[in-house]
Amino acid sequence: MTATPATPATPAPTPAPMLPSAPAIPPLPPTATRVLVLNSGSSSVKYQLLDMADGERLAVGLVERIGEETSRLVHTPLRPAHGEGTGMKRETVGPIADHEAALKAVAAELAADGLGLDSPDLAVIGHRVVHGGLRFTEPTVIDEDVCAEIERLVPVAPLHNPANLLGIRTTMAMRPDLPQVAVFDTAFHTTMPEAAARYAIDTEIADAHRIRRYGFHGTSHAYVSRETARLLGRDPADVNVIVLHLGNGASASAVAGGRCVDTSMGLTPLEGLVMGTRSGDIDPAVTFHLMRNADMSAEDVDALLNKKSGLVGLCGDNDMREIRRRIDAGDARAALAFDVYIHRLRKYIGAYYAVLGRVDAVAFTAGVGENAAPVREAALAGLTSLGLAVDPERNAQRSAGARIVSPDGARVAVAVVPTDEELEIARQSYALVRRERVA
Ligand SMILES: Nc1ncnc2c1ncn2[C@@H]1O[C@H](COP(=O)(O)OP(=O)(O)O)[C@@H](O)[C@H]1O
Ligand SMILES: CC(=O)OP(=O)(O)O
Ligand SMILES: [Mg+2]
Repeated sequence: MTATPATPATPAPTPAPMLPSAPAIPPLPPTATRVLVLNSGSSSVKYQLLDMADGERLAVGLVERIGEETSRLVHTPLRPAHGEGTGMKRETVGPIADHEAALKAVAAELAADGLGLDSPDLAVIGHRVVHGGLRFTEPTVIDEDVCAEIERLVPVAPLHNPANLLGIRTTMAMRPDLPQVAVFDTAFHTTMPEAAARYAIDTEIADAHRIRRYGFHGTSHAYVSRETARLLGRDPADVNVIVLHLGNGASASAVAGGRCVDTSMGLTPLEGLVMGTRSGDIDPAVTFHLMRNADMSAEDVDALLNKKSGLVGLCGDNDMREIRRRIDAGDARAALAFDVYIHRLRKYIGAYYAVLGRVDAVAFTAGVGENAAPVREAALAGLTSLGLAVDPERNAQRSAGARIVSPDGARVAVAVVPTDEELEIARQSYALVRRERVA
């Protein structure tokens, strides 16, 4: 499989010089205004097809449980070419072996709506890539060299980069002529000061192995911090925000005037908060202890900390809805898992309060942050001396869209701000191929 377009029948006069990581972007017809965004996770793909001429979504969907017998594809056309089935969810359950099969199934759903990948209206495919290391600090047009670097970073994002790469290779094979752009989770965090990014280990070893704190979920932290400022009616450059991205993976960030100054994930997406299946912060000596005393290999401990820890390790469930249901039924293990999760979250809120000095808003986002009122309430309970509180009624309301849940007149606004990594990736990818800057 190759990333370069097929050789034209008549050779072009003199090819423009190309940098390895910045291949020439072919001119786009003005009618090509659509962007397909793929957010490939370890066992899922979220996708959106958007028209950047009006910012509208044409179709959205999700493939989950990839690799299992009960994979599920849910596809919703919002503006199909033939006007049939608008807003009607289509659900298919059955085995989807890997990300290649998943993307082929997605392409077939889009084609059924007259929105196929062969459309000349498609300007670019934008991919979420979790780890970009030190090299990728901006959205980047993908070529073989970029793919090789994403592959090189697999050991530091083992759950994510392989899936991202398979997604990229699959759509490149489908549309080798179309620019494909990678938008990196790590990019927003490259503004972190050295004091926050450095681990306190031997500098030569750290530098030789590029060991430092990179941070992840950056597209979400960037989008949510900006949307929070907008919700407050203020310029992002004047606002300090603590963003709590609480999904299956979870991370906190301290954003000062639109720039990230600290974040909870590190070299890999394992550090920081308690997550669905990941431990977050842990004494590194736990690793050696298990290797020396519990007959576990490095791979065993890696799998333990990434896949069998966090909420699932503590109580057997990683879905916050199920944990709340069990707590309501009097389950002590679920209650302890919730308490450990909240305790860690509160520590980070306190830490980032100190890092920022002045906090204008705390923003909750992603699946848990947007939906779990008890998590927001418990995370901020008893912090009125810091100007932090939730209004119980506002917090309990279930409504879509960004909203304030703190009481009127609170010193620090507490906000629920739905993240939209796909929209942000679409904007950045489209801006790159149109050679515009994101507004
Ligand atoms: N109504 C809800 N109440 C509590 N938790 C929820 C609710 N809806 C979703 N979640 C949580 O959100 C998580 C998924 O969040 P999401 O941001 O989609 O994660 P990811 O992108 O990492 O897959 C689920 O594991 C579940 O715990
Ligand atoms: C980086 C990361 O943890 O991503 P996700 O939450 O999608 O697993
Ligand atoms: Mg996510």
